[in-house]
Amino acid sequence: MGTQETHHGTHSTAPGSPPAPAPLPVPVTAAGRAALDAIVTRPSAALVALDFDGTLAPIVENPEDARAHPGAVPALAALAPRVAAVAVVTGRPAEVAVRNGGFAGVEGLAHLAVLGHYGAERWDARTGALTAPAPHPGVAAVRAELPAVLAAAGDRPGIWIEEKGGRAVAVHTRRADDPQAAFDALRAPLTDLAARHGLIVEPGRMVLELRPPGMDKGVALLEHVRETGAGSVLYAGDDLGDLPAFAAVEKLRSDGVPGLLVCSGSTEVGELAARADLVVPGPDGVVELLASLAARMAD
Ligand SMILES: O=P(O)(O)OC[C@H]1O[C@H](O[C@H]2O[C@H](CO)[C@@H](O)[C@H](O)[C@H]2O)[C@H](O)[C@@H](O)[C@@H]1O
Repeated sequence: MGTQETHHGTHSTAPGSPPAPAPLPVPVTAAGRAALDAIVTRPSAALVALDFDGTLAPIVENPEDARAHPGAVPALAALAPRVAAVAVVTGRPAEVAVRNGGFAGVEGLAHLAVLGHYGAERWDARTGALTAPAPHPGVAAVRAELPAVLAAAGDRPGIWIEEKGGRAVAVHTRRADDPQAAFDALRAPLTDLAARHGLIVEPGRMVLELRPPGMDKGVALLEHVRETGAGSVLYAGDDLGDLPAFAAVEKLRSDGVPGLLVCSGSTEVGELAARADLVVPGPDGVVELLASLAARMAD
């Protein structure tokens, strides 16, 4: 295949000209190398699907401050017209990802789909329409009981509750004195609270989200592959919530559909890196990969 090993970073050209895109990296697995080859040789069949936080947007202390990497939208807009479909698959409400990502009204992204709340919601760039299920009644019940449960668990300073449009609620520990200890202490009581109201706990990077069952990023990705008729897939993620999407790509591969698993490298989620074909250095590396793909497809 025509890919080249690369060291991520600046790629010099003649003085005054824009930096050349980095050469494509080489996946560490044979399945990954075959998938990358399929994607670059037949881009019109490829679905490129990416997680938002930690993949397209750098991790920050306050989730409300998370924004797409400055190179993410330009790279996606360069890539999208060359492939079958581009999707953002996120635990965020779709409209939050669209706003914080700056995905609306972008030339080149007319066919972007944002699959929010782990695929329960969907926003289409072409129409601007948002589809969402009715809120699960357990979310309001959990929200009402949450202060008492947090108090019983010790009310640690720095714990922050993210309201997710009435469709889920997330308890963040990143700003606690000891984020991992706070996460560990809250996991059992929040799992119990969720279960009493028909919800599940979705653990993530210093966050425990209480949300309705029945949907995950793997189900969402497989539905999108079916809908778009994609013949190859690239999926990039950084967190535990991306594991079902990784499993979906592995399933597609066993059915003969080439799939490339990309981990937006983090020290917090080693399991994802261990299962990936390619680990890139966070959103910087994801953006570099997207830009390199777009450049290669333009050749
Ligand atoms: O599926 P994703 O797009 O990756 O969303 C997963 C969760 O991401 C957000 O939390 C994470 O990012 C925050 C901002 O960088 C960070 O402060 C937090 O520690 C991370 O867990 C978001 O706040 C959650 O609602 C998403 O479910």
